[in-house]
Amino acid sequence: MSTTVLTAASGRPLRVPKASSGPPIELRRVHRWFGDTHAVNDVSFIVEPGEVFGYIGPNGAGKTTSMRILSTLDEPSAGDAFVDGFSVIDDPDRVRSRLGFMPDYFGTYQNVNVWEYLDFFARAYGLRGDERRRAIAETMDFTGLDVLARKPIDGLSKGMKQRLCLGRTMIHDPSVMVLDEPAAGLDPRARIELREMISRLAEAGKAILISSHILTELAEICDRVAIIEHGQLVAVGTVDEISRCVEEEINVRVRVVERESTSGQEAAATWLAKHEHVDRVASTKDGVTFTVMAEATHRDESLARLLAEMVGAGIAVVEFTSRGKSLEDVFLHVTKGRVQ
Ligand SMILES: Nc1ncnc2c1ncn2[C@@H]1O[C@H](COP(=O)(O)OP(=O)(O)OP(=O)(O)O)[C@@H](O)[C@H]1O
Repeated sequence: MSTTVLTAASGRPLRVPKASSGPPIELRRVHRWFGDTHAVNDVSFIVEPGEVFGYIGPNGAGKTTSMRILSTLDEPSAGDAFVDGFSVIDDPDRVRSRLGFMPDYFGTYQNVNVWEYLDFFARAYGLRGDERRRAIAETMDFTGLDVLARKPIDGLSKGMKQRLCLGRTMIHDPSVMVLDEPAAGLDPRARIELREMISRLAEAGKAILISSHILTELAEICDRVAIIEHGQLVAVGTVDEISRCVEEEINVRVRVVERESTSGQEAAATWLAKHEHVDRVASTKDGVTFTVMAEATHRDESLARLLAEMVGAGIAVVEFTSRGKSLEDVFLHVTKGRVQ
């Protein structure tokens, strides 16, 4: 367990996560059936302390169901999940005290302000007296909500509501945080701020499981990702490791200097058509277009080598543009876009 001290936006130290007796998060061969729907099919993974673990999948893949099981809101049909070594089936109370769950929907209450909302959840988690007041103050400080303490939550912006929801999730200082689509609907600035808060929580040693459709956002904050489809994990690893398994087809367009005597473009197209790694060469009014096959993680090196070869062959390249795979493309490639 990390002993890093969680610091608030103001730099003030927050409380240190409690000692654990097992990995913060473990799903062990979890299954969940809803009638004929096998919503979660034999899912296993471990998240270490201080790790941000991204959970990626198309709609209906089984993300929320597995997160709900881990958070003791649902039970597995088979298998088990553990928080700090405690089983969600045998020890749900211990799991709840160690885990914060941020649902994808933020329910609002009328006539409740920020402070009262956090106070309510602090009481629900059994925090009393000074401990409760300190937890609320630290949470408001961490999320930057201290200036809005008396504001009714109905009047908060979407970004501020997400901060409040994150605050409620961390109010009891859990060692595990499960965040279901926390970045959904946020503007770019609010997303960056959320990302920074998640990074700080991970630096403090919390294990964070986070689902999202905003894959590029996850790529930047996640240490590892799991891709789930049709209830089954189809890939687990760092974004780089997953991308490496995917050979990508890069679309390239080049423009060359037209010479008086001969068409530079035609010469380039002829040269490219003979290249072993190049396919689908076409001469268009905007230049020569073609595709190159390359390992997703070595795309830049492959393109640079091809460009150097072209120049070396006497082709006067003035423009070389490419479009390769983003994390979204890798995701679509791995999942093939199937849903259930
Ligand atoms: N209570 C339920 N009763 C019946 N079917 C359910 C129930 N909850 C989930 N399902 C089904 O289980 C499958 C997985 O749903 P789940 O909500 O876990 O997917 P998800 O990956 O979180 O999707 P999304 O990104 O759309 O939230 C879907 O086919 C869904 O319809």
